[in-house]
Amino acid sequence: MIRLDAESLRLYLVTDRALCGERGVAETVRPALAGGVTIVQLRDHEATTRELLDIARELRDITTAAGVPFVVDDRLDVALAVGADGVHLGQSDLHPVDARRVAGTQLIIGHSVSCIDEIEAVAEWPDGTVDYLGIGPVFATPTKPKAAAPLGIDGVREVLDGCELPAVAIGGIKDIHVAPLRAAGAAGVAVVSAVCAAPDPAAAARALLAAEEL
Ligand SMILES: Cc1ncc(COP(=O)(O)OP(=O)(O)O)c(N)n1
Ligand SMILES: Cc1ncsc1CCOP(=O)(O)O
Ligand SMILES: [Mg+2]
Repeated sequence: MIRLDAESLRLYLVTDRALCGERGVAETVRPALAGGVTIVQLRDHEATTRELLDIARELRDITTAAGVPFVVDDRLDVALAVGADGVHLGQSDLHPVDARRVAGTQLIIGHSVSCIDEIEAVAEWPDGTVDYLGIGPVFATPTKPKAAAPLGIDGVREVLDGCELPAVAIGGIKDIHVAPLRAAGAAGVAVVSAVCAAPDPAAAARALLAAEEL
């Protein structure tokens, strides 16, 4: 099982089967990893559980070969079944405290926050419940139309002020947002369409990493 380290959150790829198109999820993730993606999440709200297990096993093998952590969105059962490195849990998913109880200390647990109240709640939980935060949406995005109100970059700075957990910013993120978001306190950025819908996922990943320096 791969643990999270300081570099793992720099460029977080969240998959979307529809946006990957005919290329497919695995053949999007493979070049994205070659381009420098540092962590991969399988997110598919349309798949049946059996379909999810199949693609999760494929991505687990691809990410293990690349030496980067593999996380499953929402589904602790699927994450444990396939030997994923982590699970990402939102505000209406299995509670992270319960997930930690079931999963033990080794599994990476990520949690979504979109406001100060939600980040303050995390601080009340036992130490080690959550390994990282996903903060957003930064901008409104068609990839998740029913998301909370967009924070903007200033909102990300305010919510992360004083937060000791590493956080990735998510929602409508393009190259030009990477450096300002890191300056606002994010350890990295999480993207769906910027890589999944790109004609060349490797080039898209390289451009997002290069944008850290802009
Ligand atoms: C890295 C990361 N951050 C936030 C989310 C959003 O999770 P959630 O709030 O559970 O919403 P869904 O993705 O399930 O629609 C995420 N998946 N990854
Ligand atoms: C899963 C998720 N959570 C908040 S916004 C979002 C979708 C981000 O997608 P994109 O990078 O295409 O805007
Ligand atoms: Mg969720």
